[in-house]
Amino acid sequence: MKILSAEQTRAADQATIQAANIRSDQLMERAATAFSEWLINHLSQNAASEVHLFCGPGNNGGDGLAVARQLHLSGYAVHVWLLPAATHSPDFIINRQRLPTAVPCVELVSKKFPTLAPRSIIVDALFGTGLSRPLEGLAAEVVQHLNSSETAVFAIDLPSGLFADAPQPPDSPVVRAQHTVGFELPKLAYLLPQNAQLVGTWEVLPIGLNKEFIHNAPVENYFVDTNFLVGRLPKRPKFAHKGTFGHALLLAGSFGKIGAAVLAARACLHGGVGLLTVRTPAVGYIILQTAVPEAMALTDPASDFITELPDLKSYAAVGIGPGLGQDPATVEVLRQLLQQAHEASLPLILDADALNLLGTHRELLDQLPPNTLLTPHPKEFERLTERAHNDYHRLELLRAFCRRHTCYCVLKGAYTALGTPEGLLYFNSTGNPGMGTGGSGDVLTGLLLALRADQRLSPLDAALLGIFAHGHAGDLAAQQTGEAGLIASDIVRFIGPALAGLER
Ligand SMILES: NC(=O)C1=CN([C@@H]2O[C@H](COP(=O)(O)OP(=O)(O)OC[C@H]3O[C@@H](n4cnc5c(N)ncnc54)[C@H](O)[C@@H]3O)[C@@H](O)[C@H]2O)[C@@H](O)CC1
Ligand SMILES: Nc1ncnc2c1ncn2[C@@H]1O[C@H](COP(=O)(O)OP(=O)(O)O)[C@@H](O)[C@H]1O
Ligand SMILES: [K+]
Repeated sequence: MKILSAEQTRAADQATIQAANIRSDQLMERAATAFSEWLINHLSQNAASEVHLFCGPGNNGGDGLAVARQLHLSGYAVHVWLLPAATHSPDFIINRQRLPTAVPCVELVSKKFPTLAPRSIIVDALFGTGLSRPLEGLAAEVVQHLNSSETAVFAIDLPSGLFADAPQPPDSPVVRAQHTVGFELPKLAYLLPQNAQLVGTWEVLPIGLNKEFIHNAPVENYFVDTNFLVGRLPKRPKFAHKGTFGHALLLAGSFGKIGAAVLAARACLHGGVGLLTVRTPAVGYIILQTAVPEAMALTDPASDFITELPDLKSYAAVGIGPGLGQDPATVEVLRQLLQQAHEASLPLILDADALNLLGTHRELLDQLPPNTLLTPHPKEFERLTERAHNDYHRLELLRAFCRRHTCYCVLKGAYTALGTPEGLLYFNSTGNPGMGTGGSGDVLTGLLLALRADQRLSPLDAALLGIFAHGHAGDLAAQQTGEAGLIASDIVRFIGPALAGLER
């Protein structure tokens, strides 16, 4: 799915009104109906005594008024509270007139805000994508009042006060919603950790926005769900053999961290690689051969760290980093790897300590072969770039980093963001907090290595499929183990089922 800017969202509404030959209040009715049905469905599990709708002067408030009417007609006890304003949008006015007189509708007055009965709920329809500046005055007071009440808040489109795609000045008033329900496409604001307490859980409901407009809209950000990826993973041909899927080389592990190599190796095998060779220090030999008999061991002469780069000529892709350590000899291995991979156009994946080494030897960043895939978590990314002021700034650093180094970079987190050499960002939709456990990242590296070794996939598709399948495998695992009980090996067990769901 594309992620539109606030401006593009307005244009999409206009394009829909024209193409479908409907009035704007009819589109608003669709949005309100979608929201009301969602809310009624949600409330049937948690009975509410009263629904209080707080409506602003624009179309977000218009949505709120239409929802108030629909809920009233469905038998709910509804109260409407209006934010006073000099002017109102035309569709607000239409829906104000359509509100049945039986629905109490009162203008908010400073310091005389309603106290809400227990078990009532709030619908926040003060402001949506039309917010032009941080809230102040009465609107800010109302937001503070809503946030200080114990009542659950359901936001229409956006928690009021939050911009759709830009950061707030620190401490500006924003509604803290338990749930945010948007229309058609997700907003960038939904995806950032700094907004998690404001947006709550979120979902988007289809309202039939014009497909052609969305298809043609130039965007920098995408949200990757199953539909986005289905068909991108080719099935294994009948007469395929292990050579068809590539021979991968993994350089991983150091004394005390051979487990990282084991996890990445297992993930690579479950990811469908044809052949896997693993370079560990000598201390890893027995461990690896015992734990992962499917992989070939090519041990380093040194006991505790990798000190020599093996001959690269038989490999389709190379991954380096999990549990690698940062021995000075390993830096030289990384330096040679970058150089030789560049000359041979060999796909590379860099993770963990390989990234930390890049951070301490920044000159190596300019040696990255084009299309190299890096997989930092935010701390590792900071070591490669600079400290970000906020989550939006971090995304801009990610875009700039990928452009500058012509690389793909996976910024890991709840909505992992993949940056591309063109400066596009793809946000992943799968995964769960159970995956915040040691070794999850090693599993991702192994899986990505398998997909990069498969010559049938583009670098972009390999990365998108790997990130998505990794999160999906974590979700499938969590269904069995629960989130707290999930360990990295559980993710590995479900890589197969996760990939099978994506096959063409
Ligand atoms: N036909 C459409 O355009 C549709 C719009 N939809 C709804 O419309 C919303 C967008 O509506 P609008 O563009 O009218 O915008 P909003 O309703 O979000 O807000 C715009 C109004 O708020 C005022 N305003 C903006 N920032 C302010 C601030 N800081 N303090 C005080 N007043 C401020 C503006 O002057 C304007 O009156 C969406 O979020 C969505 O809820 C949906 O109904 C779908 C269809
Ligand atoms: N809350 C979460 N929701 C979804 N995925 C998560 C969450 N927390 C962690 N993950 C995923 O787990 C992996 C953790 O990687 P990383 O931090 O490198 O762990 P490690 O270094 O222990 O292997 C990443 O792919 C990340 O996206
Ligand atoms: K809102």
